[in-house]
Amino acid sequence: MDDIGTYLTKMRSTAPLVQNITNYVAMNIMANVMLAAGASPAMVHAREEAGEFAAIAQALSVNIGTLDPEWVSAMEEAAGVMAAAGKPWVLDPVAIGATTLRQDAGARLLALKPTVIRGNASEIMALAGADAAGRGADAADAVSAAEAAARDLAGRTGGVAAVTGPVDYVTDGSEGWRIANGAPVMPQVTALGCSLTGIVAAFAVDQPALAATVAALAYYGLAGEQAVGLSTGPGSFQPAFLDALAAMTPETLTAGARVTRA
Ligand SMILES: Nc1ncnc2c1ncn2[C@@H]1O[C@H](COP(=O)(O)OP(=O)(O)O)[C@@H](O)[C@H]1O
Ligand SMILES: Cc1ncsc1CCOP(=O)(O)O
Ligand SMILES: [Mg+2]
Repeated sequence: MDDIGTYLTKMRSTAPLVQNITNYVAMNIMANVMLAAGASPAMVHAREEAGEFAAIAQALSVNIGTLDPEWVSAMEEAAGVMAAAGKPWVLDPVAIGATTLRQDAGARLLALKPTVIRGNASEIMALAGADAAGRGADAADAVSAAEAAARDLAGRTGGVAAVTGPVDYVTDGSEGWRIANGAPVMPQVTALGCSLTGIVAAFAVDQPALAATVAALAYYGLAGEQAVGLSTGPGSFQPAFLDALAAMTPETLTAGARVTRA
């Protein structure tokens, strides 16, 4: 992977307008994370306007965390607009193994071929149709157990699949990368995975999806590591993490990224 910091520079110089059809839990922290990073988030999910907004957005994230059948139509319409315009969109299959509504929505969205799919190990396995231990929003499977599912999903969509956890795994179906940045406290703060999905969407604007995803994950994980040193637990971690995302320089990211070929 070439100079990781350049992907952060490019994202900030673009300050991309990213539409997020996300869950109620994530909306506030996700917008703050994206603003701290240098992107321009907008949470727009009504069926009457989701497609219209997608026409002006530079990227889209779709998250099934607090799903409603009306929202699924909005998601499909917005994703269709992005795909037709050649703009990136990222799917976050929150708790997809839990219910039929989520599984059906996931299958419909998968058919629209997301540019990137980002989920934890249990979610990536369930979306691919593999038997996952975890059914809620938290992972109960190891990243290594989800690598084959990630390659399968990337192969089916022609896009990128990212499995996050202690060491993240990113693949386009043939090439694979591991990102060892991150902090164990991160899954103890709700919606940090959802927020990361928005960051991936922002990085994917005008940048190759595989490298942009790897860079976004390294950036996020490294900011998490830095925030640990400035906090004493999940509560104080959250504001320290926003500060670290904003303060990160491309040079620090390049030096601190722990990215290896899988
Ligand atoms: N045990 C861990 N150690 C270090 N980083 C982690 C750990 N678990 C998750 N992360 C990081 O937390 C972020 C959110 O990922 P994750 O918790 O897998 O998503 P989700 O919240 O969707 O389950 C990612 O940057 C990931 O690398
Ligand atoms: C707890 C919860 N319930 C429905 S959506 C959601 C947030 C999940 O966020 P993340 O996957 O980023 O931990
Ligand atoms: Mg999640």
